[in-house]
Amino acid sequence: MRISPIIALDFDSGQKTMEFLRAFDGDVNVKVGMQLYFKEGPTIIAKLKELGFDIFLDLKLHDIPNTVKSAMEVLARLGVDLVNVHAAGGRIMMEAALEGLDKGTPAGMKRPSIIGVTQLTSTDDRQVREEQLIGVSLEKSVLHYAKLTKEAGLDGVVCSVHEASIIQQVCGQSFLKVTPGIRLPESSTHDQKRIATPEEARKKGSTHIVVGRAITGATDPLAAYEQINARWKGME
Ligand SMILES: O=C(O)c1cc(=O)[nH]c(=O)n1[C@@H]1O[C@H](COP(=O)(O)O)[C@@H](O)[C@H]1O
Repeated sequence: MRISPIIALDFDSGQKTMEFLRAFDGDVNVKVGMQLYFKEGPTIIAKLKELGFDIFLDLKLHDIPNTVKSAMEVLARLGVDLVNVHAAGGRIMMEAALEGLDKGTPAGMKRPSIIGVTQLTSTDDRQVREEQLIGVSLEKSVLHYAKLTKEAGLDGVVCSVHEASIIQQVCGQSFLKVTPGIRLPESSTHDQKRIATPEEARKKGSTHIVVGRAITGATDPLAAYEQINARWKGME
């Protein structure tokens, strides 16, 4: 995937998505999540591919190993660039996901990269402690899932910017650190808990940033994208 920000296309229809993307050329990364994929299915992926976008298909699979393996085999045929699973599904599930992707990738095509979601960026310390009954800090839990994801052979993780540098130290520079929860200082946090600016993401070792509402909700989405891209790449 290009290193440019990944725009989260959290829209309720293909039509709205295409209208939004009219201002952008195919030289950007996009993320298709549950809402858009459940509405439009593989058709939306085919359209975005035709327009030249790099695609992160974010369905966050989490099920028994055999089910995840079979689902990944199907997703691999869509020709997307990046997919994900919940690391909480465990090492065997993640290995099965990788196996499914390898099996489903058409001959001569590149296997999609695959990353494990550690702790969602909408999760905070209290939730880890009181709802998940995890007896270590959120940061330790994220790092543990990152190591498990690496041991399972995956290409990286989804984490917040705040854990990116420790994951880089432990799992290496080339291990993907895809970080949502990106906000400009003046923007609303919405439902996110572990937020950070694009500059912090660059300094702390994120390899990719995912940005939704700060771009899709802006009055001028292209200008918002360009500003975030410049801050992320240190080009201001
Ligand atoms: O896997 C993801 O993309 C993801 C993981 C995570 O921990 N937090 C998170 O926000 N996301 C996704 O990243 C996007 C963030 O959107 P905004 O909060 O609008 O920037 C949404 O599409 C989320 O589904």
